[in-house]
Amino acid sequence: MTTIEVRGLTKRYGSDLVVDDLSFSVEPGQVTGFLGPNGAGKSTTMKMILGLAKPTRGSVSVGGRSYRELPVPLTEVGALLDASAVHGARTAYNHLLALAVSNGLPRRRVGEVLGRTGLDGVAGKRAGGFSLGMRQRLGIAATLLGDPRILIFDEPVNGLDPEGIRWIRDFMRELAAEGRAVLVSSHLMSEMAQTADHLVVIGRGRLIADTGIAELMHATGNGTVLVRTADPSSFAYHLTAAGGRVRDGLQGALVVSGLSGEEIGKLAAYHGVPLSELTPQRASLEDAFMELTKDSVEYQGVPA
Ligand SMILES: Nc1ncnc2c1ncn2[C@@H]1O[C@H](COP(=O)(O)OP(=O)(O)OP(=O)(O)O)[C@@H](O)[C@H]1O
Repeated sequence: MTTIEVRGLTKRYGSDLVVDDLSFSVEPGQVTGFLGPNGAGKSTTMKMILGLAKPTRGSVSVGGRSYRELPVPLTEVGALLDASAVHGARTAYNHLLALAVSNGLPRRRVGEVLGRTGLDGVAGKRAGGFSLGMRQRLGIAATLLGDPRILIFDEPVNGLDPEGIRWIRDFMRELAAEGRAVLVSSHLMSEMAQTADHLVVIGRGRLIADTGIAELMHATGNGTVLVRTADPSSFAYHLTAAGGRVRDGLQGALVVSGLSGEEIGKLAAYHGVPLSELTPQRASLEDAFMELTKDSVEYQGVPA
């Protein structure tokens, strides 16, 4: 099934190249995390997918066509870019009803999406008085009005409390489990690690990685081994002689790369060195993300 196809997408604002020859696809039945540091070009890419910004070059198709060619876009793709964009004076019900009617969608969908997002109890309340979490739910309810196969959310958990974050995370997973394609942006790898199946990582408008979460862990996770012993400096000598690279860790630990835990254990036994700890480290996804994007963050801290 065709979902979102981004091909050679490029956007310039004046002399700024904001999106640079970006290509990726979003598959059905999974959550695709669209990840990059602030200013990487995520929102601009999403706007181009939705026909809200014109590409300088390249193309995007949604459900096999460009967004502007979709007869009833809301039935193909639902998008939440900015949850504050609700008419505060309207009730939640009337906000959704206005959207449904203006898009030619049946009125019954309003009750259905209110139920789905747990807003039935506040349907008659003015959206202006809603908390951020409820506004997000209302925004998500609106994306579901046309029962679309494709959903796009721009930083949906920004500013939410842990319960709100949890609800959105579970909801995205549910939508994907129903076979929908879910594209969700974030600048937080830790968030994506718990939500996404697949990651598209960009930095300075360019594609840095297009990978499954599991593959990314595998590619970047098997790095170092943490070793503790009573006499670290002499064991460091043996480790280096055996081809390992050693750096000092916290509290006298050695951080070893280039040798497996098993090799280090054998080396310790051979030299009669008692070890109090031997722990293979898995780099966290956050580390992997920092590593991937370190050349592309806009403002880097300068070491003192
Ligand atoms: N309409 C515009 N005119 C000029 N520059 C723009 C415009 N929209 C975005 N930009 C610039 O494009 C770059 C990418 O912005 P964009 O909002 O797409 O990034 P982002 O990855 O979504 O970041 P954030 O997480 O901070 O929203 C930024 O440097 C931004 O200032």
